[in-house]
Amino acid sequence: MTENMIEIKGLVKSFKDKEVLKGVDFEIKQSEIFALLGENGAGKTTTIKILATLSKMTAGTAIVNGFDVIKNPNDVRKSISLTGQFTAIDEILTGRENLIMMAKLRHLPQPKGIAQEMLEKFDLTEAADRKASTYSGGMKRRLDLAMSFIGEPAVIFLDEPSTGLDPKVRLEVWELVRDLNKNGATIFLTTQYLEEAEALADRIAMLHKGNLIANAPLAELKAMLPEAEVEYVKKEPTLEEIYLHLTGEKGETNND
Ligand SMILES: Nc1ncnc2c1ncn2[C@@H]1O[C@H](COP(=O)(O)OP(=O)(O)OP(=O)(O)O)[C@@H](O)[C@H]1O
Repeated sequence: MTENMIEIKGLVKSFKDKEVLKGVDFEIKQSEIFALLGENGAGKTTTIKILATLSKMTAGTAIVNGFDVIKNPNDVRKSISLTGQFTAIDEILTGRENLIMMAKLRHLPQPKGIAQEMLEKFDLTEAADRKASTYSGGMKRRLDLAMSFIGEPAVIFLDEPSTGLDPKVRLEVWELVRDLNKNGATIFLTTQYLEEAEALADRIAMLHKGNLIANAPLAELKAMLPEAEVEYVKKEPTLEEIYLHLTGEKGETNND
């Protein structure tokens, strides 16, 4: 039996007379990677904000880790971390200091030891004692993910985790997300990159004009469309494959 880590029922959110979410229902099981897709302005961030207790719904209910987001917001906050569009990094502090600060905020013993462990795990030891303002976009994202992982929250919200990253760093971020999930975290991901959802998610939902128009594993979504007729066309490499080939980085594609 798998327990639901997130349950949303009849979720409505309006900003004045604009109804952004029109009665959304879904459940996410423990240790699942769930991807919410939707065009710009579809309401993905709004959904995450409600689940993370940063915004109140107009109607409906939302339960995270068994806690109601309205009735038990503190318990919800202790169960989650949030990264992506809302980066938690303090740019004036070094990477190490950011990690120590997060461990202290989560009231963990030995924050310095935890910071060192995270710096190693997320490949940030060389830059550990430099201000985060000097980090590249990829390093900031790695630091942000490292901060999410501190205290091993039950649910990790990743709002567009690889937007603006180059293909190599995107693949690194995917590996780190898989690692977080292997450690038992339930992952709620929003993305505009369909291949990101395909690469990571156990279940994919699509938000369109305020309603969920799909919610299923990738294989079931693919089965919704008739199989394409076979066409004999040369498969051209994607730009991502060319980039990875030229930079000597190994990608997802297998040329064996
Ligand atoms: N505080 C607010 N006041 C008024 N309207 C808002 C507010 N926050 C969000 N909206 C509107 O709600 C809609 C959904 O926004 P949201 O940020 O959830 O979209 P999104 O799916 O995350 O899009 P994106 O991919 O662009 O981040 C948008 O039309 C946005 O303008």
